Amino acid sequence: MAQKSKVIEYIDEALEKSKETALSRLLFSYEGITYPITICTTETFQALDHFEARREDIVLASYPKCGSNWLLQIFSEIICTISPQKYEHPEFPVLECGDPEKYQRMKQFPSPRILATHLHYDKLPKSIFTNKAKILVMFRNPKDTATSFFHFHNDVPDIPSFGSWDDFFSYFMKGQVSWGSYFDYAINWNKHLDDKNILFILYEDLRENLAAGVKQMAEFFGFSLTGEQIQAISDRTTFQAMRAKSQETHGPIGPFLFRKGEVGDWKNLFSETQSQEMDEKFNECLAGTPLGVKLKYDIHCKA
Ligand SMILES: Nc1ncnc2c1ncn2[C@@H]1O[C@H](COP(=O)(O)OS(=O)(=O)O)[C@@H](OP(=O)(O)O)[C@H]1O
Repeated sequence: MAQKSKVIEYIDEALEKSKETALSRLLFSYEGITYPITICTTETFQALDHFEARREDIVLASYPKCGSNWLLQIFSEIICTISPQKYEHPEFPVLECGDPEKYQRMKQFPSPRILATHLHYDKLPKSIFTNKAKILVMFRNPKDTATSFFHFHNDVPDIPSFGSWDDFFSYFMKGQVSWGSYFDYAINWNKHLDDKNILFILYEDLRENLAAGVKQMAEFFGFSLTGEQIQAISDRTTFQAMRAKSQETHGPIGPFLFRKGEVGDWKNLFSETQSQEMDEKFNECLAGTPLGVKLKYDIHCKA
């Protein structure tokens, strides 16, 4: 094989360095996980250690791009249905984002509070477990998750880009993206699949039968809904319904956040080699585990 010239070596090195710099403008590390500098701070993480969860809290956990905003809307609708008041998120709904004083303010909020989080299992505030709050965890197949993640960084004008899809793919595989590695996240939660206070659901299942998912999730948190109510909530939380209102609910970022909502969009981005690389990583980390089986990786991810 021909040797790389010094000039090419130099350019390669410079390009690598510029990527590192771009990365350090996007992410910072806290206790071994990378987070976006735009919405997370060390001070807030430190304050989060003292957050007092309540048994009635509704904890909605998901890795980024697995449908967190979808769950938030479904639960806002559920609460509006069972109580006369409209549910407004009184703070930025992601638990670990915002200013450090938010946890003090949250003490005043009535139950049930909806807490969305992208934190890995072992980074959640301890009071969630000691006070026995219930946790819903939503997973999405990693290929569509990476695809959605890439588009978000690439398409939204004010969100910094990680570079090309190939660049993003390699950062994703190394876990150098916001909230760290998808695979570490999944391995961590996988150990708790059978915990009594945790319900696992799949984006793909919800996509297939939203009403069944709404019923299952509501029941898990102890909310009793009629068939009609379940249908009305499902109608208001389809992808089409949420995308149509996205500018109103999320401002200019809305249409990017509610982009396509499809299963299998990864096929428009992944090369065969990337697809195989992710299959290998998936097998290495999750094949044969309860979550690996549940994720239906074979059904949704093989071309
Ligand atoms: N109602 C509904 N039905 C189906 N899919 C939906 C729905 N709402 C959100 N989505 C899709 O979820 C993806 C965004 O995930 P998150 O909300 O977790 O994003 S974020 O991490 O909070 O930024 C993003 O996926 P992609 O469209 O593939 O990019 C959204 O479109």
